[in-house]
Amino acid sequence: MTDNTEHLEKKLGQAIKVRKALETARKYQVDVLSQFAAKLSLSCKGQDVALDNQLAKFRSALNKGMDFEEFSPLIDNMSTMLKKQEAVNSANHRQLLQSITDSGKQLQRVKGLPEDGRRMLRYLLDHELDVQSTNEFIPILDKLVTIYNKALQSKATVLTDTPSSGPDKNPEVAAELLALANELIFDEDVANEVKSIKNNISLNDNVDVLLESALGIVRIIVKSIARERQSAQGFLVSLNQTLEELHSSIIDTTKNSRSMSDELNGLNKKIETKIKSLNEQTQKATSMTELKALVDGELKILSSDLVKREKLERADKEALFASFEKINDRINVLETKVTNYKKRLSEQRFKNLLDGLTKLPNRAAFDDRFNQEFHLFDLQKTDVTLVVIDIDHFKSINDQYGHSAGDKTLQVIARALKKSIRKSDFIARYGGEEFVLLMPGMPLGQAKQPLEKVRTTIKSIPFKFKEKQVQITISLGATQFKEGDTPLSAFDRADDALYEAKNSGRDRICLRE
Ligand SMILES: Nc1nc2c(ncn2[C@@H]2O[C@H](COP(=O)(O)OP(=O)(O)OP(=O)(O)O)[C@@H](O)[C@H]2O)c(=O)[nH]1
Repeated sequence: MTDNTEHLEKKLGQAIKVRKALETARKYQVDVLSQFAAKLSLSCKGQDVALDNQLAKFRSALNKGMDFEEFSPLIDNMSTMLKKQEAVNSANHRQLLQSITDSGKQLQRVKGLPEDGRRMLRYLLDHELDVQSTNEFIPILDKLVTIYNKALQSKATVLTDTPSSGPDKNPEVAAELLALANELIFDEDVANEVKSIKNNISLNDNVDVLLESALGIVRIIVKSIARERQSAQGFLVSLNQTLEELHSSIIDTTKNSRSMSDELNGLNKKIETKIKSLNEQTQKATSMTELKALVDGELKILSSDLVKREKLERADKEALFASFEKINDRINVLETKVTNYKKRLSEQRFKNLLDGLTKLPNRAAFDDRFNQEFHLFDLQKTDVTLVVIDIDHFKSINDQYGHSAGDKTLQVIARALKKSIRKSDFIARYGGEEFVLLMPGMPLGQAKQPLEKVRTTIKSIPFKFKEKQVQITISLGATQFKEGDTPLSAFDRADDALYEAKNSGRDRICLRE
């Protein structure tokens, strides 16, 4: 072999090596491309059948090693389809967004959704729906499903907790009905009936039970009104009787007096005539003996008439006196009846201003006094501190130990509150487990100390329920009347302070300037 041949062989060998390397590289590239196409077609799979078919063809062409020239129509076809798919995707995206928003809003309207679920839902609807791709909807849908679950669970708990009460429950109406029943003052003889109705309301907020309870209360009210009306009618009848008796006494007296005065007039006339005739006869008398006999006889008759007249006058006076006494007695009876009735009426009014359970002034009485104090403040600008007081976690007392225990607690706390304030302060039961205190002449800056005393007094009451020692605390929110206030704005400020006391841990006083 010549050098030249050797050289050519070497070159050929090198060329073959390069070609092999190129073929290997190309094969590798085709493999990568077909794997990519396979992955792409798998990820697009299911979106559109025609596109799926095209992608399958493309994959098998790549596997077979089809000429690149032949891929071109396949790729064009797929591009058009992908473009169409893009439009379909974006329409789907819009529709998905709309249906998530709609179902979220619908969920918001569902009653009894737990507070954390409600908050999560509000945030989701307000801030999380601005997504660009369909995939981003997945965590949102996941959240929405969680909130739906929470809502369903809470509904299911309510239903299984009280299986006998049925699904139509209305705790708000129950609370309002109870508060109204607590505002009313009933007579002693219906106290037990009222107590059992209140118990029913607090144990059961089923609409049917509430309706029956409301009817029960209305029946009792109607009965009391009828009784009150009857007693008013009775009073009027007896008043009328006494007036009639009085009237007939006066008529008797007048008649009697008139007949007596007729008799007296007759007698007076007789006496007058006698005196006149005596006068005439004395003129005519001719002798002393005749005159004496005449005067003697006439004087006897005259003196007996005079005695008769005196008797008659005395009898007249006595009869008149007796009659006046009778009339006086009747007037006294009348006066006593009217005074008693007035007393009853004012007791009734007083009762209307008193809370039946705690015997503290009620909300109506507070409103009166509050407006009065406000009016005085407007005129005199004196310091008046207003405090709203609320028993902490009172619901749990009712829930754990029963409504009667709750009632007793309210009575004990009301008494303790009344004892721990000044005589000049005014405390009322505002409703439920809420009390209001007015402290005239007390600047807010100096109110903290006496209010602390009120708070610790209540905290140290040794309550015991079902053999268990229980500590009960109160929260207080206080403010002072200030220039430009209305009763409402002052009250709202005290209420805000109470809210702050509750939110910052309860068993405390918050002041609001
Ligand atoms: N026993 C009884 N309970 C009453 C009366 N008036 C209102 N209530 C109950 O008082 C409870 C008040 O509960 P909430 O308003 O939830 O307040 P709370 O449990 O005291 O909790 P916080 O105020 O947040 O500390 C409700 O359960 C009412 O039914 C009443 O005259 N007697």
